Amino acid sequence: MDTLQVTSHSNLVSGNNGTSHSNEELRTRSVSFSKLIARSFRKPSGTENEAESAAGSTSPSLNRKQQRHNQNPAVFDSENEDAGAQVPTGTPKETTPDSQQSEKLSVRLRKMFKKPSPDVTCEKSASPSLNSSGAPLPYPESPSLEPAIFQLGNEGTHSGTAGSYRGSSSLGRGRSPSTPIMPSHIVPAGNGSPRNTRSPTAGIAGQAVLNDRRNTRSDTVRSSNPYFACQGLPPHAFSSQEFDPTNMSSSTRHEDSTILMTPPASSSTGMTSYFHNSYQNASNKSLNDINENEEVEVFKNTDPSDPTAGNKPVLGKSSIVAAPMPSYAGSSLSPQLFPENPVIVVEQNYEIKSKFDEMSPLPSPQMNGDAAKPVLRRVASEPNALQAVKEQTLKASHKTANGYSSLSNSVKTSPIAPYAIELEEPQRSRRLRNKSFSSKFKEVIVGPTSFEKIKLLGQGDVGKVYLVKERKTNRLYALKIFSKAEMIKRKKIKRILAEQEILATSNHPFIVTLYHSFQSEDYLYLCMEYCMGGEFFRALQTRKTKCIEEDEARFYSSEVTAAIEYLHLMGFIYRDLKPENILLHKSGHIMLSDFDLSVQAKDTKDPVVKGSAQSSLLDTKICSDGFRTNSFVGTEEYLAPEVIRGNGHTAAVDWWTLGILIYEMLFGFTPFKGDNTNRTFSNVLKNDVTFPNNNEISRSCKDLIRRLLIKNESKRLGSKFGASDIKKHPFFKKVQWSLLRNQEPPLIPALTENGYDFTRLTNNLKGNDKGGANGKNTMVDEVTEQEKIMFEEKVERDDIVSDDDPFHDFNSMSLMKQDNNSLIYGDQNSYGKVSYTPNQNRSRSNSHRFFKR
Ligand SMILES: Nc1ncnc2c1ncn2[C@@H]1O[C@H](COP(=O)(O)OP(=O)(O)OP(=O)(O)O)[C@@H](O)[C@H]1O
Repeated sequence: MDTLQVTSHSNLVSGNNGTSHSNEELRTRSVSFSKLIARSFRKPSGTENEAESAAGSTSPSLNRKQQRHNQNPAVFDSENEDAGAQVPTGTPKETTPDSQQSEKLSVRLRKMFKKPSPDVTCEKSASPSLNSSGAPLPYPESPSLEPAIFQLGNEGTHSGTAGSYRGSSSLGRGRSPSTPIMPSHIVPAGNGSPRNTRSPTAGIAGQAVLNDRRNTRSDTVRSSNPYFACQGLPPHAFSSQEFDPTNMSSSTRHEDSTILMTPPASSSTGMTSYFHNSYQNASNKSLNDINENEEVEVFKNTDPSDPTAGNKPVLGKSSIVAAPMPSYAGSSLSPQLFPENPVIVVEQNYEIKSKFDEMSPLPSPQMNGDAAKPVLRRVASEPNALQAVKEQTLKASHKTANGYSSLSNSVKTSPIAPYAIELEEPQRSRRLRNKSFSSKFKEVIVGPTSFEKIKLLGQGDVGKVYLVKERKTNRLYALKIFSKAEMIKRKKIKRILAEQEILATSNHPFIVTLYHSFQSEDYLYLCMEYCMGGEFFRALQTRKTKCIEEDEARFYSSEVTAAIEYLHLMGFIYRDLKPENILLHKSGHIMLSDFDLSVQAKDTKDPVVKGSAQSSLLDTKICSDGFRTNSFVGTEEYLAPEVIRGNGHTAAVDWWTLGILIYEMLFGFTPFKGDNTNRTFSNVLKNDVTFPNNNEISRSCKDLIRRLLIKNESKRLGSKFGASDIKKHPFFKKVQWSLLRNQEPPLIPALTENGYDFTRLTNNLKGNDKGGANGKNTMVDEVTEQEKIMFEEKVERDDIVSDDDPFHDFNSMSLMKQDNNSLIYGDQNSYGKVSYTPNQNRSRSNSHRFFKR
């Protein structure tokens, strides 16, 4: 996620939530990469070679690069072309990957209901890592950990270039090396989508305007890194134990790291200069034209001890619905969220219990051999109980027809809470009905004109996010708008579909809620909960030291862990954890956002509860077991070694990034930051994490960081059971995972100063203030035509969008249950700067006290 550098346009928009720190502090920021790592850097394999030949090129990375830089706007096909180049021969080519993915998901979900139960030992609740008394499980020492991680004393030296951070004037950011440069693919209007025939300011041209604005600030981009495409890593970068340099192709093996500055001889002059220039800006958006198709390998689970391998007997005959996140219990979550929530169903020989019983402890299963072992599984949305009620309701209405009883009576006497009942089937398009999240959403009830722009909150790689108010309700939302032409041009269609899928599927207190999504002729819209506190990164920056105390870091990292656990449970790998992508809710709790780099594991498995009734834990690692993907995605300083190596990565990357995040929260900089991208990657691969000695960080905290930053992903904390491994680490000993939402957040965001409020501005102008004091007229002039179009176009419903439209899989839909938790626009409110006040209810001594709501 980006920070918005306040530029010459700052008179038009305030910064990202307008935090009160200096702009200079924010100048350099991180970059997310997303690319297929150059094949030449992967260990050669049969499939890869095949893929290369499928690409019809002896120098596939260069050709792909050329393709990417080819300004050919014949965009609809190019994405599939690329897919063809990447999918190894023998692997079924994905002709409609997005629909296929959602179809797969629904197939998976359908399967889950029928699926035989895995071999699980069961406890009485789905609570993952708490023992029966609610206390965390003891933390087992792993004998397989690298010896280095136990060397707690070696903290005086801060190796590599990281030391320069301590010496520098600020401990603050230095993530992106330089001012980003314009993506080379921005082309004049009219070259984009064939649909984009209207205003020249819409679509690509409009985006060019956006990107111009971004020129003076650092970017979050998903980029193909030409550094990898043509050069590779220095030999010393591969000195770590897992990398075998002999497997590098000759074209990418270099004797000397200086060669890294030199593009390969095979490059054409043009490409040479391109790569060379790009190298100068290796981590910013000159690298932006990416290939969105992921190369995915699904490996057979070879672990014979894996209870989920092979066929499993069908066990329970009914289901018990349990909350996937024990943290829901007693949380401040609105009850409306629960019914829609994907739930874990414990299949066993119980009677059906409704989801409303989920707060009460589940009865102890009769442990009776295999038959007594329940299985946890995910269901998309509609709990069985709701189905049962519908049937009941239906029967009741039949009876009414025969004069036996009334519908309302049947509802009253229903054992299920009445608000769970949908008496009428909501309108849903055929496309929406096919989605896994279909029961959460209905036909869209809003459109672009339903919203009034208040201000620009920020803009990322491809999207612009506005604070808007819904005209009808005055409720505030964050409306993320993407130009279709831009998405097509830059082959981001899959990304936006993935983002919609994840947002729509998720229902978690620490993941931003999607209320509506819709499309118009030229734009795609995601209407999300407005996180008034803005980016957590901003909050960090407002601190003098740019860092927070250990206890506060524990708070944030526990919430992040819970959110990642949930994503993994759903089969998603987040892949872009960093402070910019963590937003702060008005309550001060975190909200994970920006899922366009996330990926869903293919053939995801059901989570499993392991252990005994006394010490159970939820194995979420199993959900994406065997899934590896080798896109080059993430943010430079947060990239895990396996991502840099390009040999494929798993959900373990999220635990690596958690380690970096905790480190950054505590010290104000990341542990492997180098002077340039090359050096950073080298540090990631080679260096052990070291800690500045001027910091009072506990041993358990350092131990946690070290374990999360184990370079060998199979030894990294989280590699055994996923989040449960992390949750039971001593660092989190005091955390009550089931009550996270009731913790007092360390920082409470507040809107303090006036920013630019377009609503007020427009009203003023309507009130004969056109000449406008304070240069307001100038500001209005800068409200671009593009923005007008964004808020004027008509919504295109699913059924209107033809099957061959590249966005036909993007659903126009509205959340069934609007929780009404969103802030309400108030004329007197300020929508400008945010300040973060330390929470008075929380201190070092009481930070783990919980408050009642
Ligand atoms: N729900 C929200 N509430 C408040 N602000 C938000 C919200 N969503 C996004 N923003 C702001 O908008 C900015 C851009 O959003 P986001 O990063 O999701 O866009 P993006 O195009 O996906 O960016 P990226 O390049 O990081 O992918 C964020 O930095 C954040 O400040």
